[in-house]
Amino acid sequence: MVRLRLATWLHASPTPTSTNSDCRKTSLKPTPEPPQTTSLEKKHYPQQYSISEADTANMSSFVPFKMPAKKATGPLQDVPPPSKIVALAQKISAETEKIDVYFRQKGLQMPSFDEDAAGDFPNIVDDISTTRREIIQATRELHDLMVGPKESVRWMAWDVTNLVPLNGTITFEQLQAKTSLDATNLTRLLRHAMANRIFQEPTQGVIAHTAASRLLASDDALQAWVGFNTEEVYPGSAHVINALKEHPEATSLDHTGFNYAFDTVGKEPMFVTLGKEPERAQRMAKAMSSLTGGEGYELSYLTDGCDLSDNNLFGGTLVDMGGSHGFASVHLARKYRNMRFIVQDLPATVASAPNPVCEDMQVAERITFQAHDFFTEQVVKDADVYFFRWIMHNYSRPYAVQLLKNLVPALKPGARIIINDLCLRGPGEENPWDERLMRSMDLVMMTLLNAQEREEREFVQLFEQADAGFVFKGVTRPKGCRMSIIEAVWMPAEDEEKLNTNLSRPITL
Ligand SMILES: C[S@@+](CC[C@H](N)C(=O)[O-])C[C@H]1O[C@@H](n2cnc3c(N)ncnc32)[C@H](O)[C@@H]1O
Repeated sequence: MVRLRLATWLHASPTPTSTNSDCRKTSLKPTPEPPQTTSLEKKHYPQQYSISEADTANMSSFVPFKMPAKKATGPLQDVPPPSKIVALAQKISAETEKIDVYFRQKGLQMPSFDEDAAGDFPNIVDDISTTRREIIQATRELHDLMVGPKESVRWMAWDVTNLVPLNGTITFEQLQAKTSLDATNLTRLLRHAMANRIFQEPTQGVIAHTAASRLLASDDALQAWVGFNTEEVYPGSAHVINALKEHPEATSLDHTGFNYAFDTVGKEPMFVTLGKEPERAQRMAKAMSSLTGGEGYELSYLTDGCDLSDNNLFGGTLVDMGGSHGFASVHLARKYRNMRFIVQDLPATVASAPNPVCEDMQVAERITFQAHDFFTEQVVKDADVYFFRWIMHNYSRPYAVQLLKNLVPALKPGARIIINDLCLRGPGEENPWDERLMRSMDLVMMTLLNAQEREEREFVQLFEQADAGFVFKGVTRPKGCRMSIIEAVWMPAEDEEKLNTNLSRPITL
């Protein structure tokens, strides 16, 4: 059994408690439905919400949305027109009201996500149907503007971008001459891309970049991300069902959708396949750097959220397992300037690490690289921190437990094990956009490696199954970050008893 408490003297800072469920739930309360009418037509009223006094007390800065006043004459005539986003919001609001009125008048069931909601949008008359399309378009446009070009593209995917000049335009015919596609199919592909704001057609037959297509043409890491997803992940996804039918336990590294797609079932895990082809391996590494540089994954969250000040005080050592080219260690070493860092990875990765690892020599001198396979016993004994970032989610439970077991012979009492990964919250507890991305990541891990993202209780189980000497400390999640910091400490019962006895013994001078 993993123990959940630890002698408080181990850390001067307060014991972190789980903050993984810190998402603020709205305190809007449903009001009762209005009385049913006696009409035979079923009336459906949308659920309405009232705000309690306590809520309003916390909303002193809440400014209700107001339509900007009509253009004034006189001294106010210079008031600028509403921005695009406000104009879109106004349009959404006005058009949605029309739909609402129409639904009420016709006694139609309001659109909802509930189990008993109508399976289809009702057949509606032409002008209301136009209203509906306007809303779909405007909400999509506002959504895309809020997400921004880079994040939109990251979660989509594409390729003809380099052939369109960055500054200027190209005709369909000119572009066709540069590709092997025929004119009709090229046009079909491009116009579909345009529907996703990738390229635009300022005049018919002429193609120009949009912000998103320009990024795809110029951002190397984003290109790698798109290439990795379209050429490695998507073929794997198409074979996940085969893999699950034949291996429903879904734990093996070489019986995944990826293995079925690339004919490596029972032969080798994805990392080995990619490792044999430097271009594919490099593309994956770049794709990962694009993801980890993306919104909600920035390393600054790690440095702000992972408190190593006690270890820094005594010049402690951190072992960055599967640390790649040491990006995380560099960030931590910039903040904790007395600590030493050992970045372990497979020999080929260590051999290609930059030397020096960064320009700041005070930082670079404290970071060393070491080839080490984390499926063998840990060779760095008595370090203060053993750190896994983006590692545990690459493995199903049997492998992840083994990674922790391999640490045990090296651990000294009080050694910290810090995992930096996603930590899933319960369904609906996450912001919906984040939840969709996190759960997609979970399935990508299944596709490629039969691996998974985990909830807090699943991390607890990993430590529990690895060794009773691990004491689970909790999960913290920096605000705005999608990743969490999951921590346990090595403190076998006999060591804890010894320490407690020593502490209670009177000091003799
Ligand atoms: C998803 S990357 C994470 C990299 C880094 N920790 C980060 O935060 O960006 C996984 C890393 O694990 C390394 N790796 C895979 N198998 C390994 C093994 N058996 N022993 C050590 N490292 C391994 C890979 O080379 C890769 O650098």
